[in-house]
Amino acid sequence: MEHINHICRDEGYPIVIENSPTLGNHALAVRDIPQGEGLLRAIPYAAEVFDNYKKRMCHICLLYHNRGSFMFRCQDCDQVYFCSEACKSIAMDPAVGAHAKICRTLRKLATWNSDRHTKSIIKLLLQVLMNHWRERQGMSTAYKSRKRLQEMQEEQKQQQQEQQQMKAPTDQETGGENLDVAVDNHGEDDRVYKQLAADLASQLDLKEQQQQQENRIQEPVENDFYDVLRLQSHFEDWDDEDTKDWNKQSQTVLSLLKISGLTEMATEPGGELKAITSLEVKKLISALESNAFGMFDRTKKKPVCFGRAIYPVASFFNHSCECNATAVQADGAEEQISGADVLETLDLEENKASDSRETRSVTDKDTSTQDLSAVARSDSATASNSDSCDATETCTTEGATTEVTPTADPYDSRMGEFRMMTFFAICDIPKGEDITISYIDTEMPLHARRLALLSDYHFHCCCVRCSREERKEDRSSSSSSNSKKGRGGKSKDKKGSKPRK
Ligand SMILES: C[S@@+](CC[C@H](N)C(=O)[O-])C[C@H]1O[C@@H](n2cnc3c(N)ncnc32)[C@H](O)[C@@H]1O
Repeated sequence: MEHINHICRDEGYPIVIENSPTLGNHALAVRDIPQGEGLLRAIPYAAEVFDNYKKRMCHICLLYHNRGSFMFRCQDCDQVYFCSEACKSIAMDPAVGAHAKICRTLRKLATWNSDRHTKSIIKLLLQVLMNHWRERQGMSTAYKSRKRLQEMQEEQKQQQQEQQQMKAPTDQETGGENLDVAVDNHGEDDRVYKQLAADLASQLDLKEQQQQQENRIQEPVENDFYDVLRLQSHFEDWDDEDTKDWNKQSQTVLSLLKISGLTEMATEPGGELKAITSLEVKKLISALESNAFGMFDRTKKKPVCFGRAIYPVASFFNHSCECNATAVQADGAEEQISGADVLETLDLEENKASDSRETRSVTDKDTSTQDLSAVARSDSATASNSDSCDATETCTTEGATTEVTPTADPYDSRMGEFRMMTFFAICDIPKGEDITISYIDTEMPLHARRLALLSDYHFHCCCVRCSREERKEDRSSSSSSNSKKGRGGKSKDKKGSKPRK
């Protein structure tokens, strides 16, 4: 975790990631953190869009088009689309994006007859191994390339403005004895006034920035391939059907990787390159399956899952049913989300939840917790939203696709770029405390929560809340059995308090 913590310390994040024999990888507060403070910002290491949404997501900056399709694309494979010429140029540059390396494999995968889940996981694996290869070549990440390009464009714009200003004729050059001079003099007053106003505005800006700095989280943590290798894989927990399926697919996966020359990996930085085995393919696939987050279009009535992204650092947060943090994925709905916005949303949802608690059921989970925290793990996404979006989105929106001309900016701003995920403290967190998020709908009762965590995340939850509620259940069941005993009844088993696998 050395490099993640290095970034955390350098960027002034209030947390670090540690590894312990009991908790595995987990996030820890390095100082007292007040409620609402930003904890960490992350961007995906790899992201893949489902085939039927491929025209709507920019392959480089992950911008999603909720109204139509992007027109920039790779004409060779027709599998990757871009929001702009800039993003396309990054992907197509052999020294930067190197899309050519996976172009043929993507074309082959597109015609491969397999279910959507399998295909999207393989695409994600391909992207992960491609990024591992790029790291070994010393290539910049898509995020850094995009940022650098933006900076260069800004510099160019500034230079052009400066050149224009230098070219503009001065009063002396134009003579200065005619009417224009008077106008120019007024212009000069105007300029002084504008300069004063700009100075004042920038002073105010500075003050605002200083204020924001207290609550600021800076650049996103960028992960590397070795962080992906640290993700928990539940390969041993696969059922017979999954094992049989992936045993069959792993050879195909290896042959697809071969087309792109991505059949090698190192298990530690600077380590020796080794041929990837089919066992390693299965372990990586399982790690991607259990750790990928869904990417959602939340402009629709019911959020639509259009792909998956892997944010290793975000996957190092453990779960608690009484969590102290939450994560928000930038999806373009909000330009800038603050801790206060998150707390406000939580309050609203809490009120809504208490109004409807009586009627809430397990099946509500996709529209409650996940909407509330605006983040969803793909396990739940695959189980619900992603399947339904296949049917509804393809026939409704895909059919009515509106294309955006290459010259037009498809969005008013570049909101939602890189699907930045930001973690916020939802209560005061003392130094040294574990930082946890919730993987599930915490409105569910104890038994349902434990069942969901066991089936989707393979662990029996013993968080403070589960333990407290379990004790309460134990007390009430023992008091009811005592009273029954008193009346001559038989003692009952504590059935159902601990779900078994
Ligand atoms: C997304 S990972 C979290 C990071 C993980 N601890 C690691 O070592 O990488 C999810 C996995 O962590 C473990 N985990 C998370 N929260 C837990 C908890 N409250 N109790 C026990 N295990 C937990 C489970 O094995 C779960 O499948």
